[in-house]
Amino acid sequence: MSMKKFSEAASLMAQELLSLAASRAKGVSRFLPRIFPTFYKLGVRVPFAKTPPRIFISVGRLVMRNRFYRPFTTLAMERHRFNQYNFVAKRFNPLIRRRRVALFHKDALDGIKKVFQKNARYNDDLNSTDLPDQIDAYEFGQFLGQGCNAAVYAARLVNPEDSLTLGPGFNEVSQVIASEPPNNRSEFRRQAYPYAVKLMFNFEHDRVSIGDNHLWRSMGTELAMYPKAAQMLRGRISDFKPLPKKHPNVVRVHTAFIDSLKVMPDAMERYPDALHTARWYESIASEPKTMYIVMRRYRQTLKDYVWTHQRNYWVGRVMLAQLLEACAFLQDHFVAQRDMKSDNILLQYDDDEEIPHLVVADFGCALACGSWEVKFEHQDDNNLGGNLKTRAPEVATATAGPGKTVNFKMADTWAAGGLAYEIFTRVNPFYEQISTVDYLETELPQLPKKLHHVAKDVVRDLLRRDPNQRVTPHVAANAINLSLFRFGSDVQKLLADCGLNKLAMLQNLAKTNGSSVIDKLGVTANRALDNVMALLTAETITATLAPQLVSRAEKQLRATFLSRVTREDLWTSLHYFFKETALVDADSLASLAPSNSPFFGSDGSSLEKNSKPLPNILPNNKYLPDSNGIVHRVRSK
Ligand SMILES: Nc1ncnc2c1ncn2[C@@H]1O[C@H](COP(=O)(O)OP(=O)(O)OP(=O)(O)O)[C@@H](O)[C@H]1O
Repeated sequence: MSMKKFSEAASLMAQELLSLAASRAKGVSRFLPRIFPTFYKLGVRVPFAKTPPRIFISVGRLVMRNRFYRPFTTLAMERHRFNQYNFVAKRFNPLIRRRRVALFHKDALDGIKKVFQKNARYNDDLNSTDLPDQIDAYEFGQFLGQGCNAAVYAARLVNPEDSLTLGPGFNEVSQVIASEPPNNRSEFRRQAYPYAVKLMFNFEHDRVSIGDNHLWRSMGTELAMYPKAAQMLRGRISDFKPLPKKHPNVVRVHTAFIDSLKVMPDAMERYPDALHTARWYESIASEPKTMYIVMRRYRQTLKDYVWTHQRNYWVGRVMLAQLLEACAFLQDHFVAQRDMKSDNILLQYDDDEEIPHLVVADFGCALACGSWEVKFEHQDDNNLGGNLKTRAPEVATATAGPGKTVNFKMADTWAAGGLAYEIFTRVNPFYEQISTVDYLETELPQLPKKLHHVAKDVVRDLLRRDPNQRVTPHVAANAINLSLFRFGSDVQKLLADCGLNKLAMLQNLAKTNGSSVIDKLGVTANRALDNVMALLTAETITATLAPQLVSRAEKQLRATFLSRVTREDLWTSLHYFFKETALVDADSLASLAPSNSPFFGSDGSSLEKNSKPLPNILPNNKYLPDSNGIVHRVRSK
């Protein structure tokens, strides 16, 4: 059966799965027998225990009468059948014929987006927790970190019943998904203090008369990532437009409030000037106050992680894609974080081998006023955001003058390029080696040879000096997400087999002439794209059945990507796979097979010898180049 037919069959099956997921029915196992043939023909073995089929069948017969177990029985028997017999292509034809009309009359991509936007199984963002707004309701644990504006402490509720969880909370979802209980002591400590409270430094304890309003005004912009801040700060800060909703890759804020200053035992030692006891005050408010932000607690910063953890290129790409998803979301809502450094990227993971869930944090320098333009009339204006070394070239080289403005639309996207270097090589070249003010694109250091070619090209395009030539975070995130597709052995070949290579190249050529081939080819072209997206969806949905193979972070990433993606951006991102010159080389394919990838240090060499490789969803496949340099999958015996 041709690849086209397979992808059509997979589309149909994905549709079945989608409608099932949408109706929140229990489990997808009933549909697995129908999706198996497609997986089988594409060479994907569903990873179940290597129990002899006869046992499966006897157990199957035994429990067949019990309706509760019926789906699992069918699953086991179907697995056996499809591994034993050769199926004829015709078997799928009636199914394809019957459903083709129905499927393609609907907008398949729209259906996919709806499922991933609305289903709590893939999106724990739909859940929220209401926490109290008084400092006395919290008990504090260890000190987590400190910057110029705040100190952050681990915290828990004095009375856990104060927390009102709406829908299944993060921890409940995590526990269902986690195959093993947390096994290290720090994890137990983290669970004991699940929140992080940011205590903002108030350096104006003598401004008695103005009251809480002054604090909200001077510290409120810290809440640019908190959707409820729009209401809290209405009438207090003009033109303040925080993010309108939560996002999995933006730090999760539970609540924020102003209350009496809590003097922590280590406060005098760590931040004496932020206390009301600082020597320069002649008079102070009778009750010194400050703002508190209660957040979900994360485990580590990206800066610490890259120096303390082994990771392979696959993990690196999943982290970069999450970062780009955050940038795309911020850009969609006119918010620029403006201080994208690795201390401000937080990671959550339960055990050391798990791929971390990544969030962008610290919105203290954020621009959130519904516009990208900032006035820059005097050189000493202090409104261009965070760290000088992580400013995009268009910001770093801006000159002040009457009526002059700086545009921040692509600033975070550029900074993500520098962070990508930190993820893949540990070193951000803009800290030491080159300057954001005058670097040449040709001076950018080489990325590791074994990194997937799409990731290399994306990072190069993120760091374009001209913001108009820079790749948008949406397209960059699409390209990395597509490169993480596990179906088949080689994603580029799969996309080509589905007919996307010629279409993508035609589209790219036509774009330079200002026309769109895709518009002309219309339904045919988009059907090919929908087929690929349906395969990706099917793979994502079935991944729920194998949580040990696809990490929580990766599953969440897929859901974020599938709920955001648009056809136009997808076509543009295919350019990374099908440039006339782009050939798949064995090195870049090596990173598709995590079990073969060495753990790498800054030079791509092995960091730790005893590190356990990531599981591969295609454990029986190897990738070997032929004499033309084209890589084929070879099934090991
Ligand atoms: N939700 C969290 N979970 C765990 N640790 C956190 C959390 N938020 C912040 N931290 C830790 O606290 C440190 C300081 O936090 P943050 O960067 O928000 O402070 P800041 O004063 O605004 O910093 P800056 O000087 O960069 O403006 C972080 O680098 C991180 O180590």
